[in-house]
Amino acid sequence: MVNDTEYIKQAEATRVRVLSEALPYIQQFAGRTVVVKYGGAAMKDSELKDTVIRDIVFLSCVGLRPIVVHGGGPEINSWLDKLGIEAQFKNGLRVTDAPTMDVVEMVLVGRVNKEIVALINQAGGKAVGLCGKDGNLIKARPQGQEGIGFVGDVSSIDVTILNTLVENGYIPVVSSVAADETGQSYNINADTVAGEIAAALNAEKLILLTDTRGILENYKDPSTLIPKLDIQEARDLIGTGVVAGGMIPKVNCCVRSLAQGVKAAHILDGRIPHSLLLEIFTDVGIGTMLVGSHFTP
Ligand SMILES: Nc1ncnc2c1ncn2[C@@H]1O[C@H](COP(=O)(O)OP(=O)(O)O)[C@@H](O)[C@H]1O
Ligand SMILES: CC(=O)N[C@@H](CCC(=O)OP(=O)(O)O)C(=O)O
Repeated sequence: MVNDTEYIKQAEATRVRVLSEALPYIQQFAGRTVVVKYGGAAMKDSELKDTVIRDIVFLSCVGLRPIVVHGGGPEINSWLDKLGIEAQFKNGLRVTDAPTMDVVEMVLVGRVNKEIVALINQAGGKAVGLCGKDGNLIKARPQGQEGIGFVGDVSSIDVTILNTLVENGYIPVVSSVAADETGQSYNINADTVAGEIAAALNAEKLILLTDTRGILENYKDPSTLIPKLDIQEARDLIGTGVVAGGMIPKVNCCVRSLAQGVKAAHILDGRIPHSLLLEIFTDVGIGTMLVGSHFTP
């Protein structure tokens, strides 16, 4: 049986250890940009949503510069369903005809974006919602697959509006809709947008929150998490088929951003409460970290 003094000592030791462990990371990352892609399962559960939002506000409060890029695939599906429009996908991308494009834009830019903005503001942050059209942030071009409609790729990025906001203490929240030169709207995969923004800002980190632990040797077995790998190892995992399905575009987008100078890309389980803080501010980490060959620990 532990006496009271011992108990208090132990409890303090644990709390202080966690805080104290965070200090070198806070110092290392102060002033640095972290692009967080938020979507999928972590967005469906409202309690989890609150912890993700609090973590983002935490990052901002301790001096990092978070930029949020959000998805919302499941919410688009549910509105398409209500409107009697069938959701269709080709190689993981939503087939986007004109009526679907309208719904994607209304749901992502109107509903999901503003909800995240409001939640961040309620949690004490200062968020501003944008899509690719605002401040000419993203110019889109057709992705080019036959029969996929208004699915876009990032043609160019102008980060002026993001820098203006971040320098004034705002947290930009970006939805993945952008226009081409003619003003035509395009639906871009949110992971792709996050990767391109991270690269354009030369970010410290690109963090993709998803619904799996990270990259797994065997995707059915969570105990096979690969904690760290470099660009070549990541490419090999795609080549050998270990990385498959929806994980392929995620890994490709991490690899592309690393090749363009982002220091580290992380694939994390958004279902684990506070996975963002655990990955950034503790020695152990919690998901998969991908690094470029230039990385020195
Ligand atoms: N090696 C792997 N490690 C982890 N997940 C993998 C792997 N290979 C394929 N996957 C699949 O990729 C999925 C994640 O992609 P996706 O469902 O598109 O995520 P999101 O909806 O968050 O964008 C996982 O749920 C898993 O089924
Ligand atoms: C072209 C394309 O597929 N766009 C995605 C954009 C949203 C997204 O990426 O949402 P998640 O991250 O939640 O999947 C879509 O329409 O679903």
